[in-house]
Amino acid sequence: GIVERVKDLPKLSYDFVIIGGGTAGNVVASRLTEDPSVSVLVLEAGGLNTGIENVSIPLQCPILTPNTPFDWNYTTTPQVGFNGRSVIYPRGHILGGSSSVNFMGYTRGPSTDYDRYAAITKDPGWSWERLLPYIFKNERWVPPADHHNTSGQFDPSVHSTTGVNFVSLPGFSHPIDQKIIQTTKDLPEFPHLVDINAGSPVGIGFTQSTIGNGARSSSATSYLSPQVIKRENLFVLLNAQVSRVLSQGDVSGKISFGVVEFTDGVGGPTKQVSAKKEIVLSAGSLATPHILLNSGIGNKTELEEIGIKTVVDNPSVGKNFSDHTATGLQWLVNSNLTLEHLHRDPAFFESELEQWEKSKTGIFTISTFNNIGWLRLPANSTIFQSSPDPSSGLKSGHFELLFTNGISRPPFPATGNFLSISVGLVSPSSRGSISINSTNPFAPPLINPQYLTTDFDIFTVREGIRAARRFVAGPAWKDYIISPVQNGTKDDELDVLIRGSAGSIWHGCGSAGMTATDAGYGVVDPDLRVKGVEGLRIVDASVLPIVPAAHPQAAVYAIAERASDLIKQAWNQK
Ligand SMILES: Cc1cc2nc3c(=O)[nH]c(=O)nc-3n(C[C@H](O)[C@H](O)[C@H](O)COP(=O)(O)OP(=O)(O)OC[C@H]3O[C@@H](n4cnc5c(N)ncnc54)[C@H](O)[C@@H]3O)c2cc1C
Repeated sequence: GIVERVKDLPKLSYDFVIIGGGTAGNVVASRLTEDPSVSVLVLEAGGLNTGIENVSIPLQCPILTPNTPFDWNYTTTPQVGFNGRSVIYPRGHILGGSSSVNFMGYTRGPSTDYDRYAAITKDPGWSWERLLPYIFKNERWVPPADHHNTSGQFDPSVHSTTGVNFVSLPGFSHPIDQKIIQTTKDLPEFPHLVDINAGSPVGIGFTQSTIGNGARSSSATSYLSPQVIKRENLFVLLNAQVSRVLSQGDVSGKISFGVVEFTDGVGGPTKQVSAKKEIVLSAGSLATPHILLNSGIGNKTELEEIGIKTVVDNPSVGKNFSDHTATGLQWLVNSNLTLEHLHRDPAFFESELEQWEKSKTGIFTISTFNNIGWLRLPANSTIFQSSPDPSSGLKSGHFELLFTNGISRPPFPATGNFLSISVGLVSPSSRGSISINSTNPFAPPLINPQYLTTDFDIFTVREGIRAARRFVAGPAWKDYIISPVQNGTKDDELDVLIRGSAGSIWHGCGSAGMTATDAGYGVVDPDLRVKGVEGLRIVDASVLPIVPAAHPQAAVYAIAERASDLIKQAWNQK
């Protein structure tokens, strides 16, 4: 069951205590409680995901964050690569975590990204081939909301119809969709991808999203379905913000963790629960290292400077954070059928909303991008004379183009209709960190992704912008594009645009990275156990040692499925 106060819990000791009812945490909670003899408590800082219509309506995703109760409302530290600007860093503060507020793109990324995880951990279990069964355990492929003929828009052989999270093609088409696909036929530089999730995503194709029956499918709607949540061995405590994990001394020479400290209600007094078997940290790539540092697990010198007693000296905690930036480009277009229309005409908005409420069809059933693609820099690019290629190989993009039929996030301009292409940097070489500067565990962490601090990263964004401009110069856009909003073509002009306007797309990973058992760095071993301690495992985006060259929720779901099996095996459970 789901409860809001500690007094409503039946007990204060469980086999497993999961910190964070987010994307990964709910997978683990659902899988572990398949065995009725195992008890699980999930501690989630946010509130319920149900009863909030905009959480369910796909096209309303841009207004769920920032500055809402469903968001942790973080900002980064001033970013040198962004001319000293701090930028917003949304994270879901709600059951389902970021899967309840994200933009629902379902992109597995290149197979070679997973093969690289297998190499880093020396565990073939993390390879693409060995993870595919877990990807399939997660995915439930369903028809799009409009039930259009989808043949040629995906490859059924790489999908599963028996998993848990709905995945579908866009259930409403925009006039630009056909222009985009036509351009992949007209311009050989931009190959057509029949299926973006076949493991080799270089090219442009139709977006696949965690949407089913016209509504958002999150880890809360899927893995915590009413059938799961009524299990007598599963409890979810909402409004419970974890401050620290506490050790109870040594077990066979290792420090053992089995107690979790958290608030009883928002801002309430701290209480403790214990885990008889394991604590599973699934608080995400910002909060997981934050909780570890608060608990004295981190770089000894840095913890001492703040005045936190070191329990475990692990200098890798919070380091190695890798993330994606995006630079938005717009063009003024010769059309009324863009998203601007929806935001300027309240009657149209209301009638579409009513249609969604009645039949779960229409424009509200889709996210903000029906087409997406990844591209590589040419192999003879000058940057490779001085910088190694940070991507996992020829199947991986260096940058992403994400197409929106208008402007999707407020503020909306008063006049004009637009085409937007967001240029994402998906194989960055910059690395940043998550750290703390306070002994108050409820103070926010310092988020310093160090965006665009390498020559490779700024070079690649410039080339991504040039590629986007070549794309809309294709014949399909003649008579459609009126003029670009951003001008400037020289490197220094593009740098002013990029450093002055780029933001994050909030895909951060690696802040508690997995490495080989004998690696000498890294936070968790290949079974996701925190190195050098007993009783503590991490299952969330923070263990992915390098951000995938794709939007990461598909990878997070897959690793959480495998992690659940690793935990079951470790404890001989069904
Ligand atoms: C606005 C936005 C749009 C995005 N769009 C996409 C997209 O289209 N496609 C895609 O693939 N990815 C997208 N992402 C990224 C993706 O959603 C995340 O990478 C992924 O969901 C992370 O999963 P996680 O389990 O690591 O963390 P989360 O899902 O964030 O879960 C962490 C959970 O822990 C809880 N928590 C944190 N701290 C504490 C604490 N101290 N005590 C108790 N509970 C705590 C949080 O409230 C949350 O519920 C987006 C992210 C955002 C924010």
